[in-house]
Amino acid sequence: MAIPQEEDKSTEAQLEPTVEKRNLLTVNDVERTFQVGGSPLHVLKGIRMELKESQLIMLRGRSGSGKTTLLNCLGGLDTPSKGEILFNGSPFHSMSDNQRTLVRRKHMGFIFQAFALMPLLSARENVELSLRMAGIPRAEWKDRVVQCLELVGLERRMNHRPFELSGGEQQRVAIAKAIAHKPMLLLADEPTAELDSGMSAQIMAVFQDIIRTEQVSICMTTHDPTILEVADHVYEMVDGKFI
Ligand SMILES: Nc1ncnc2c1ncn2[C@@H]1O[C@H](COP(=O)(O)OP(=O)(O)OP(=O)(O)O)[C@@H](O)[C@H]1O
Repeated sequence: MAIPQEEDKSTEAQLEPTVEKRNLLTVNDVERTFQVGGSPLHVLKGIRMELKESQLIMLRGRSGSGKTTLLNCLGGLDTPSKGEILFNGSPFHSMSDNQRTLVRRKHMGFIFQAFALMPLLSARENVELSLRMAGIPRAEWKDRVVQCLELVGLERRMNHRPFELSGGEQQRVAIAKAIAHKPMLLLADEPTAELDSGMSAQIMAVFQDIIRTEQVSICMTTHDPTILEVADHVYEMVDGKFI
């Protein structure tokens, strides 16, 4: 008679397929210095970080610590004074402005104040605009707009303009707009600022959902300690450095 064996958990774990995730962003020793009134202001002081596919990372730090400056460099809206940023394996930091703009339009999505919703356009038209900007053929717009607004739970608000939506709903339209062209990377500057804790939780749930369904990676800044637990990694920033 066979003697019952205790289940070998270690062997079972070894059989689980471990798929190594690729680095989407690699940041090496990035510095950013501004000239202010003739003297240098060192805002980023040697940043090293990485973001893998389908990961959510957060940059947390006090006001003025350099979070937005770093996010601007990651999105190619600004360039580092020193160091390198590799995006999808290519040297993003040394590309020409035109090359960077092309990469940004095709592969990145932004939830920044400066890329906010157009006030006179409906939710549907706002999302359509980003497909137009990314050069997606018009024939594909309708389905993709519906799909993105469904993803953020706003299919019943498609024809509302921003002022006819709540703050949380507007932020969800901004997410739909930012992911419409299927970017690899979504950069979000304080996406839950101005929202109450319930709405912030909803936005984070949408982020987790799109990471799963759209295979996007997200890097966001936050001041909010209540949402940190959903991050794969939190980088704490103090005075231009990670601690
Ligand atoms: N273009 C610029 N020229 C000069 N100084 C700048 C420039 N951009 C940012 N700074 C300075 O860099 C520092 C960091 O600013 P940054 O906006 O990155 O901080 P932050 O951590 O995002 O702050 P907040 O949480 O308030 O948005 C600030 O002292 C700011 O004044």
